Amino acid sequence: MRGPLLRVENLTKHYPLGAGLLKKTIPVVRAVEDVSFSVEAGETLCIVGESGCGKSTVARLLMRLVEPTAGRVLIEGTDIAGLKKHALRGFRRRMQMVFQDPYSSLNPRLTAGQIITEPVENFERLKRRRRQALAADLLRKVGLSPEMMHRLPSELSGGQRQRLGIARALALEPSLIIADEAVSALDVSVQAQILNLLMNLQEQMGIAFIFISHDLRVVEHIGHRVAVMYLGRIVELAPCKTLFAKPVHPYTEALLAAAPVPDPTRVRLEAPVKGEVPSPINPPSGCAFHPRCPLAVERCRTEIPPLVPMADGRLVACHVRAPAAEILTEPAAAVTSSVAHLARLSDPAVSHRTTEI
Ligand SMILES: Nc1ncnc2c1ncn2[C@@H]1O[C@H](COP(=O)(O)OP(=O)(O)OP(=O)(O)O)[C@@H](O)[C@H]1O
Repeated sequence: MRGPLLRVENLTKHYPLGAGLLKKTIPVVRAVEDVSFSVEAGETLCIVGESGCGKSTVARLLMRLVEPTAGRVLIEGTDIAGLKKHALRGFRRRMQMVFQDPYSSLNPRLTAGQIITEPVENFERLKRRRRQALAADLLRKVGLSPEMMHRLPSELSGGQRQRLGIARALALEPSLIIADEAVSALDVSVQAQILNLLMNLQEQMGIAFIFISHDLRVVEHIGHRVAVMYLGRIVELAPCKTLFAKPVHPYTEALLAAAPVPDPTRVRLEAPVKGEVPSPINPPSGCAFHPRCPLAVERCRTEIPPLVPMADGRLVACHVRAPAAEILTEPAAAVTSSVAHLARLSDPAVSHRTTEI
């Protein structure tokens, strides 16, 4: 049997921060640390976490826009690091990317038709008639009129530009699309249209998505599974339904508690995890979340918790919660205490640290 479409093993990226001549050790930004996951054909894996937790770096590593410090990326079992230029091009066309800002990621001097057929023309020269037929077909697929092929990006709305970005990503018939904050810049109603478009395309074409977002409402709507990142590491990875029904990692709890919800009666925190993330240049020892975690025990300060499977199939990296299956059945007290603790941290009167690079 064939393995997963994509397998990521122990992926790590440290960005060196330059070096003075006399310095022996170069400080590094630990953007991504020991990240492993897989994506099956036709599924949507969402990656969530606060700004700076390493989501986009994971995307860039998958696309080989940056080289990993360590770890492997395997597509259908083949390690892309070992591929020569020609073979790599072939594998690359199977993974395409849709970016957050559809304006700056589209060449403003090219027409919509040229923009979406360009990826194919990087591989083969198209005759005019074929190019136009391809452009018309791709525009229809994303719900735009074929007449739009003659327009410039500046003549399109934000939502239309994002559809164009998706059409461009579809041109090479990829098996996987990485969407990095692909709807964040759009109005809520347009967001819903684009999300529905992606889900329809997935159903029709069997495309897998890695959907990167900080917006949990969007993730709940579109995802099959979700990986929660904190300071470069995955702290919880679970089917969406399981995670949203009952988060296990204290950080996931805090994220969910902070997310805006349509139900005004649900108690929620203002922004319990905002502005508090430690620096990835000098992250805390042990579990990086321990300085903010109400459940932290001595072991959390010294030992990095591995991602371990729980009884319900999710993976959690937490010394306190992950090994103790029985806690899963009675989480209420711990949930309340961690939420209350994070609420205190988010109070500006209490909060005393905002670390940025
Ligand atoms: N080229 C670079 N050189 C040095 N540090 C970098 C570089 N690119 C990213 N970083 C740092 O790596 C960490 C992870 O950044 P990344 O962009 O992957 O996070 P993110 O979760 O996608 O954030 P956002 O949601 O704001 O895009 C951050 O601390 C960031 O400042």
